Amino acid sequence: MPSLPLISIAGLNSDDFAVRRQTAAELGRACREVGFFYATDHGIPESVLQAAFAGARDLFGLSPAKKEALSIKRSPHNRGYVAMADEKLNPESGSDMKEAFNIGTDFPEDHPDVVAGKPFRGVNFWPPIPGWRSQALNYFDHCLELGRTNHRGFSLDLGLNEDFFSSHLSLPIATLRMLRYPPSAGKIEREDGAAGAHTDYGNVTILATDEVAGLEVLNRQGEWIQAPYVPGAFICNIGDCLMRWSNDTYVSTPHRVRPPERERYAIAFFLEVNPDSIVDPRDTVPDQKPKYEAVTCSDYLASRLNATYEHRKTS
Ligand SMILES: O=C(O)CCC(=O)C(=O)O
Ligand SMILES: [Fe+2]
Repeated sequence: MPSLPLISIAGLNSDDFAVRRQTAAELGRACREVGFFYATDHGIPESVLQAAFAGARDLFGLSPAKKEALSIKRSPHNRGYVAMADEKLNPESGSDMKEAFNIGTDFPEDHPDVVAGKPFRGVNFWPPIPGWRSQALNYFDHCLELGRTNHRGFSLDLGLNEDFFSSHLSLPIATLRMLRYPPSAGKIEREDGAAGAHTDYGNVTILATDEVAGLEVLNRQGEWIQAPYVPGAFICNIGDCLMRWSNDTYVSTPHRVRPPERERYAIAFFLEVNPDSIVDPRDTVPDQKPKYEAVTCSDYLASRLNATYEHRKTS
C-alpha cells in the first residue's frame, strides 16, 4: 500500500456541496501535511494516457539529430527537447540522467502574446511523427482540466470562494513534460542520479509514471520513501508557487528519482497560473502576516528556471 494519501477526485465534481467540501478537506489535509497525494477517479481515460506514453516512446526513439533539431536551447519559452545530462534539478548534486521533452500551452505564431514576445508565450516544437501533436495536446487538455478541478478543491479548503483560482487559470502557464530515464546498468553513483532532489516550481504537478520504480519523496521524518506506481492513479504534488501563495499553508515537498533498474518513462504536467496573475499570500490567507512579497507568476517561474538551466543563465 502506498504511504502517500489517496484522494478520490470525483467528489470535487459532485453536485452536492457537502461532498465537495468533504473532498476538499481531505485534499487540503494532504496538501498541508504531506504535499503529495495520489489522485484516483480523476476522469482521465486510460486510453488517452496510454497514447501519451506511446508518443513519448516514439519521440525519444527518434535519432539524436532529429531530437536536437527540437532543442529547448532554441526556445526562450521553455519548450522542446532537453538532452541527457543537460538539466540539474539539484545543481549541487550534479546532472540528471534523463532526457525530456516540454510542450507548453499551445499558441499559434500570430497570437498577440507570441508576437509581443511575452515570456512563456511561445510556439511549441513538434516531432515529425504523424498524429503526434493531437495526441499530446489531448492529454495536455485532460491534465489542465484535472488541474483546474484540484484548484477548486484548494480554494474550498482554504476557505476562499470555490472559483478563486478560476480567473487565474483561464490561459495559464503549463508544461507537459515527457521524461525518459535510461537503465542504471547496476551501478548507482548517486541516489538522486536520475533527477536531483528538488521541489517543483508551480502550483500543482500531475504525474503519471510507468511501472518501473524510481520516484522517492522526503517525508516529515526526513526519510526518503518510495512513491510507487499505483494503477489508475496520478501522483499529484504541490509546487513552490502555491506554497508561497498560501503563505506556507500548503507544502511543496522535496522529491528525487533514483537511477531505475530498467528504462523508465514518466509524464509530468506542471501547472502554474496565468503569467500576469499576482501571487500574493494576502489574497489567500488575509488574516495571516504575509511571509512573501507579491510577485507575478511569470517572474517567479522565470527566476526558478534560470537557476536550473545553463542555457538560460546568460539570457
Ligand atoms: O519521474 C518522476 O517520477 C518525477 C519527475 C519530477 O519530479 C520532475 O520532473 O519534476
Ligand atoms: Fe518534480
